[in-house]
Amino acid sequence: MTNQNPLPLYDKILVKYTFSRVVDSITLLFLILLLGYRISYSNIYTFPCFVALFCESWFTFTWILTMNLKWNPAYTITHLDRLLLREDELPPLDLFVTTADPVLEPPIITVNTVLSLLALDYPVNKLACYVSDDGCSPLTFYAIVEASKFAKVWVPFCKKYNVQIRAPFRYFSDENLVSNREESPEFYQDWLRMKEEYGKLKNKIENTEQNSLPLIGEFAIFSNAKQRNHSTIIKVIWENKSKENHLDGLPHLIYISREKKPQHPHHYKAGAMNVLTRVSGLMTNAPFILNLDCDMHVNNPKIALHALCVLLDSKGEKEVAFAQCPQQFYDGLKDDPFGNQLTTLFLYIGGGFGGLQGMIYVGTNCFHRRKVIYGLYAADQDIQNGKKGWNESVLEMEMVFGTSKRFVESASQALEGKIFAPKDNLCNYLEAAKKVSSCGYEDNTAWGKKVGWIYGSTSEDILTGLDIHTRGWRSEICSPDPIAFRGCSPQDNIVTLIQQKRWASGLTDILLSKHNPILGFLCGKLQFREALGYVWLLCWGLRSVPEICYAALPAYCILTNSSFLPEKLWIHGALFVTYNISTLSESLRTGLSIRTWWNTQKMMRITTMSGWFFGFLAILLKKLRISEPIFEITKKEQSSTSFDGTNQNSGRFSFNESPIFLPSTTILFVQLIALGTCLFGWAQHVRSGLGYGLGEVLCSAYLVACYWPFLKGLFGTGKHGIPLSTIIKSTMLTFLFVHFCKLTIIV
Ligand SMILES: O=c1ccn([C@@H]2O[C@H](COP(=O)(O)OP(=O)(O)O[C@H]3O[C@H](CO)[C@@H](O)[C@H](O)[C@H]3O)[C@@H](O)[C@H]2O)c(=O)[nH]1
Ligand SMILES: [Mn+2]
Repeated sequence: MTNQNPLPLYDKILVKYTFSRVVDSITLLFLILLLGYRISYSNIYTFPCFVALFCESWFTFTWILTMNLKWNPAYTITHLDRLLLREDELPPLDLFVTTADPVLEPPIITVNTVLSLLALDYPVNKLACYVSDDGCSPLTFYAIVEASKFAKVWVPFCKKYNVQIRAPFRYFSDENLVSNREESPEFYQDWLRMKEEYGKLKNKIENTEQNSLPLIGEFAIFSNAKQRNHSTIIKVIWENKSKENHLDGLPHLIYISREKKPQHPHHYKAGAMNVLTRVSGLMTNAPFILNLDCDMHVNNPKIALHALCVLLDSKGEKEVAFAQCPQQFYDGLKDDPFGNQLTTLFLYIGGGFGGLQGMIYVGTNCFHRRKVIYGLYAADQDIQNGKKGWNESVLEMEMVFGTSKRFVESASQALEGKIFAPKDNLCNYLEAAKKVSSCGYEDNTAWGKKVGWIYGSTSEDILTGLDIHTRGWRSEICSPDPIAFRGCSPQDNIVTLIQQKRWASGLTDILLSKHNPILGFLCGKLQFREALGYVWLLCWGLRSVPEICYAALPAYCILTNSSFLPEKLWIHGALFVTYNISTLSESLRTGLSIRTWWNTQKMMRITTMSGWFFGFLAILLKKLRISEPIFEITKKEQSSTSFDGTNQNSGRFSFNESPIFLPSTTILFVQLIALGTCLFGWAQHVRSGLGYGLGEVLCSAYLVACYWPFLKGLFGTGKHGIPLSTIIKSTMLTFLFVHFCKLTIIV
C-alpha cells in the first residue's frame, strides 16, 4: 500500500525522567565507590569480602545495563483520523489465537478471546481468525463452533452500541457498564437478550465439560485423536463469502490442530505459530498478523487501527517490523501481592526499549508484518518496492519454505508485498493446509531457524523478536487508551514462580546460544544499546547466583563472626536508600501504592532466588544433556474472586512439595539461625579479623522481611502451610550450611 498522505500516522514521544536519571546516576556512583573501596582498602582476601566483591561487581554491571535501558524512554501516539482517510485501503489482517490444554486453559476463556477478536472495529471482510489447538480437544472445537453461532448476534450488538469490552464475560461482569438502561429501553432489551444468550453459551460449554461430548458427525475425527498423537484437523467453522464489509458480517473462523507424533519434537508455541503462519498463508495471506494467547481479549476494539497507524506509516512501513501492545491483566489482586502484574516493568523497561531500536516481542498482543516473519532483512526492502525482482528460484524457495507449491507461491507474493485476494473458497485449500501442518513438513527447511518463530528456547517470543531486530528491523510499542488487551495473570504464587522459571530458563538459553545479542551486534544489525538491553533481559536466570551468594553472606558472617561490610556503613546505606528511592518513585509515578512497591521488591527477591534460579539450573541440565526444559503452561482462570471462594485469602502464599520452595525456605532458616545466634550471643570467638557488626544483622533482618510470606507459611495450614517434607529438606540444607560455616573458621 503506497502512502500518499504526507502527514505521519504516528508520532514518537520522547520522555525524560530527570529525577530518575539523577537518582540512578548517584546509585551508580556509589556502586563504583564501593568497588573502589573494596579493591583498595578492604581485605578482599578474606572469603566473605571476596564473595562480596564478586557480587557487587555483578550488581554494578546489572545496574549499568538497567540504566542504559531506562535512560531515554519513548512512546508512540497514533493518529487514527489520518488513517481513516484511507479506510478503503486498509489491508487484510490475520488473527492468531493459541490454546494448548482444555483443562489449564478452559475453552470458555478462549471463546471470549475469539469473540472479542471477531468483533474488532475493522472491515469484517478483511479479517480471518485462526485458532490453534495444541490440546486437540473436541471440547475446544465445540466451544468455538458454538461461539461462532453466538457471534452472529454478539458482533452486531457490539457494533451497534459501540460496546468497548467485547469479551462477554468481562462485559457482563460489571453491571455498571450498562449506564443508559433508562435512557434507552431498546438497548436495555438487547442487553438483556445478549446476557441471556451468553449465559446459554456458557452453560453449554461448561456442562459439556462434565458430560463429555459424543464423538459423532463433525466430531468423529476426534475419536481416535490423542493429545500427543493425532493427524492434522482443520475445520473452516465460518467463511465470510461476501466481498463487502457488512456490519453484521463475521470474519472467517478456522480451527487448526496440527499433526503430532510422539517422537517428533513439536516446539510448543513456536511450532504452533509456524503452522498458523503457513495455513493462513495459504488461505488468506494477509500482510499483517495479530497474535494473541488464548486468555488475552481485546479491550480496545480499535486496536488494529492503532497498530496499523504504526505499521502503515510511510517511515514505519520501511523500518518497523512489529507493533507490540503492553501485556496487562484483569482482576489483579489489591497491592499485587505476587508481584505479577508487571505494570512498572512494562512501563519503564518497555518504554526504555521503545527509545532504542524497539520494544521486545513478548509473545502476545503483537501485530507482525508477515514478510518479516518470512525472514526478510530490513535492508532487502527494495524487493518489495519492485525495484529488484524476487530472484530466488522456486527450488531455493522450497529449501526455505518447504515443498508446498501453493505455499511457496503465497510466500513470494507476501515477500513482494502484493496483497493477495483468494480466488477459491477456503475449503479448497484444506488439502494443502493439511500438508503444511504435518510434523515432517519443516524437516530440512528454514522454519524455526531463519523463518517464522525461532525454535530452541521456551521464551520463543524474545528469541523471535531478537532475531528480527538482528535483521535490522525496528519495532514500536503501541499503547493507546483504553488499554489494548487484557489477560489473565497467574492466580497464585506457585503459578507465578513456575512462569518465571520458564521465562528465566528460556532467556538463559538464548544468552548461551548463537543468538546471543553481543554476537548480534558484532555480526548482525542489532544496535549496541539495544543489544545491551537484551543482555539485561537474558541475564535474569544468571542473576540468581550472585543474589543467593549475597543473601548467604550476612548469615555466614554472623555464624563465623566475620564481616563482609566495612565498619562504616555509609556507602552501603546510601546505596540502599538511593536504590529504594529510585524504585519507589517509579511505582508512585505509575500511580501504584507503597504497598504494591514493597510487594514487588519482596517478590523480586523471592523470584530471583527461586524461580529464576531453577530456570538457570534447567539450562545447566540442558547443557549437560541431562534433561530438556519443557514449556509448562500457565493455568488460567476467569476471575480471581472465584478462586478460594472469597477474596480474603487470595493474597496469601500457597505452597506445595515442589522443590522450587526449597531455596527460599532454606534462606529464611539460615537468616533465622543467624539472627538467633546474635541475639543469644552464640557467635564464635575468633582470633583474627573483625567480627560481624550491625550491618550484617540489618541485612539478615531485611531478608527475613522479604521472606515474611515463608515465615507465615511455617505456621500456616493446608495449602497455606509449607509442607513438612520441604521443611525437613530445608532444615537439612541449613545444617549443611552451618556446618560449612564452621569448617571455614580459622581459629
Ligand atoms: O505447546 C504449547 C504451549 C503453549 N501454547 C500457547 O502459548 C501461549 C502462552 O502460554 P502461557 O502458558 O499462557 O504462558 P505465559 O507465561 O502466560 O506466556 C508468556 O510467555 C510465553 C513465553 O514463555 C509467551 O509465549 C507468551 O506469549 C507470553 O504471554 C498460550 O496461549 C498457550 O496456549 C501452545 O500453543 N502450545
Ligand atoms: Mn499467559
